[in-house]
Amino acid sequence: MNELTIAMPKGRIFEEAYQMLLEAGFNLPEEVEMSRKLMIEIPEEKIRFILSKPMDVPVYVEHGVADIGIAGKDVLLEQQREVHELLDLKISNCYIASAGLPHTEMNEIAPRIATKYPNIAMKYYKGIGEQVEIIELNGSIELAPMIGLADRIVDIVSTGRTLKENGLVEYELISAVSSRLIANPVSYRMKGERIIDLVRRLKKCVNEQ
Ligand SMILES: Nc1ncnc2c1ncn2[C@@H]1O[C@H](COP(=O)(O)OP(=O)(O)OP(=O)(O)O)[C@@H](O)[C@H]1O
Ligand SMILES: O=P(O)(O)OC[C@H]1O[C@H](OP(=O)(O)OP(=O)(O)O)[C@H](O)[C@@H]1O
Repeated sequence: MNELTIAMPKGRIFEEAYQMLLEAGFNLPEEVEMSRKLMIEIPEEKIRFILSKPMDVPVYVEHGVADIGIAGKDVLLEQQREVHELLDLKISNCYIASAGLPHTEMNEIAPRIATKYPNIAMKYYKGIGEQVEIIELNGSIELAPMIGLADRIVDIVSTGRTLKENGLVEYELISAVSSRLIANPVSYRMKGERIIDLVRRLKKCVNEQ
């Protein structure tokens, strides 16, 4: 049996993704003690997990240092990497939307859009014929309209609480987001049997509603 290296995102997605692997019948420890360890070997299953920032999962998979990985659709849309998207796991569901202060028009000349997703935002506004200036931020995006840095933000919405608590309203829905199983194209060919088995087992655990 080939060894499989799986890039797992630390943070929000990890817990749900790991539970899915347990449910799919992989012989893994019931609880992963969250230490500072970034690589976890499971010799019984010939699986090795590498734990990375969510945005870096497709990088490891594209470079082939991980055979497969779990990444949010937001990250995949933003980065457009050479990876195969194998399965929608339908976990960590949320969406990307534009938002801003209520009852405000966008500045007519070069409206400013603050976001962690410059490519998604640029593509969206280009698609609706708006020429915008993108201001790239790494977090606390909702601050931008409040303090006059931007007309709109493009960001993840899950419960809507962050928008509400910062007095912002949603304008346009840009894309639904869930986590996806991705594979390196060469690994997919070389370790096809193992990867297809994993997909088949995970597919049974996807919550369809
Ligand atoms: N409310 C949410 N906010 C952000 N991401 C969410 C949310 N709900 C689900 N997700 C998914 O989780 C992923 C981000 O996970 P997480 O929040 O742990 O990382 P992060 O905070 O963006 O990254 P970093 O650790 O680099 O700051 C996103 O790519 C998205 O697919
Ligand atoms: O709709 P909600 O349930 O409120 O979730 C959405 C918020 O969660 C994320 O932020 P995160 O917690 O990752 O913080 P940061 O991006 O500001 O660092 C996202 O960027 C939104 O701000």
